[in-house]
Amino acid sequence: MDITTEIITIASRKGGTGKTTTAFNLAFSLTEQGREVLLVDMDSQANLTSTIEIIEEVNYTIYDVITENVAIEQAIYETNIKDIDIIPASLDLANLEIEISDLEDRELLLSEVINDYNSNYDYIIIDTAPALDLTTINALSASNSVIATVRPSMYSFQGLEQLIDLVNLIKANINPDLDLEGILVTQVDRRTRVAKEFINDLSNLYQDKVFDISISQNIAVVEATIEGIPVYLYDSNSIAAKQYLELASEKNDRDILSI
Ligand SMILES: Nc1ncnc2c1ncn2[C@@H]1O[C@H](COP(=O)(O)OP(=O)(O)OP(=O)(O)O)[C@@H](O)[C@H]1O
Repeated sequence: MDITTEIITIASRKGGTGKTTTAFNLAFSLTEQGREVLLVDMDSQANLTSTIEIIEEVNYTIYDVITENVAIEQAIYETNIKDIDIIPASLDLANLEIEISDLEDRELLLSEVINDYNSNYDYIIIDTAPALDLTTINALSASNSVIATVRPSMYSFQGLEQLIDLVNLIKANINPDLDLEGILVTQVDRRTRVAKEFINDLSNLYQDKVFDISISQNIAVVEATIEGIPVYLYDSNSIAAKQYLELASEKNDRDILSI
């Protein structure tokens, strides 16, 4: 793997926390900074795959790459968004757990493929399922960094803690390069007390791991997703469009600080 490629997994134990939305919109924001991005859909729900328009015929998915030895290059497709390519998901990913019973091979599948891949991308962003299952373990084992997404709810802390425990376990045993890059709060309704208290509590617990920027609950996101485009291309003046651009800037600032 080219060491200039950063591999980011977007993860959360809970469903509907904005993983797919963040993978897509962060990818777009990074292309706005002149970067090239490969999205990898590791979620068997395949929401990212069905949201973004793939402009070539799809013959292979990430499932074929990790289980059938299909070359990764054969599963990379251009999308209608400039400088974003994708490796699509397949519903078969849901069977991964059953099909690979050999424990020793479990975490190695995607990381082996990615390690051997001579990437020209600046970023590979992996969208994962709302579970700490084999697909997520694969993604984390192959990544440099994790962005955890959460929604403001008192039930979010437990899932976040479980994800962080898994990240630490994988860092200690499988992939020393892995770091929790940041926690991103999404779908924030700023009128509510619960949102303010949640962000406060989260910041007290995880301090600078929490991104300064959080993403507001914004109808433009929903409408953009229906159109299959990043929120910035749907409405560049929307609050979420600006916040996702800001997320990429904050990520850059953090990367510079950690060098
Ligand atoms: N900032 C936002 N404002 C309004 N709606 C949003 C926002 N972010 C995400 N959504 C909507 O919330 C729903 C869940 O978002 P998304 O699919 O990104 O979450 P997810 O974590 O990937 O879900 P899953 O856990 O099922 O994979 C989608 O309908 C999406 O359009």
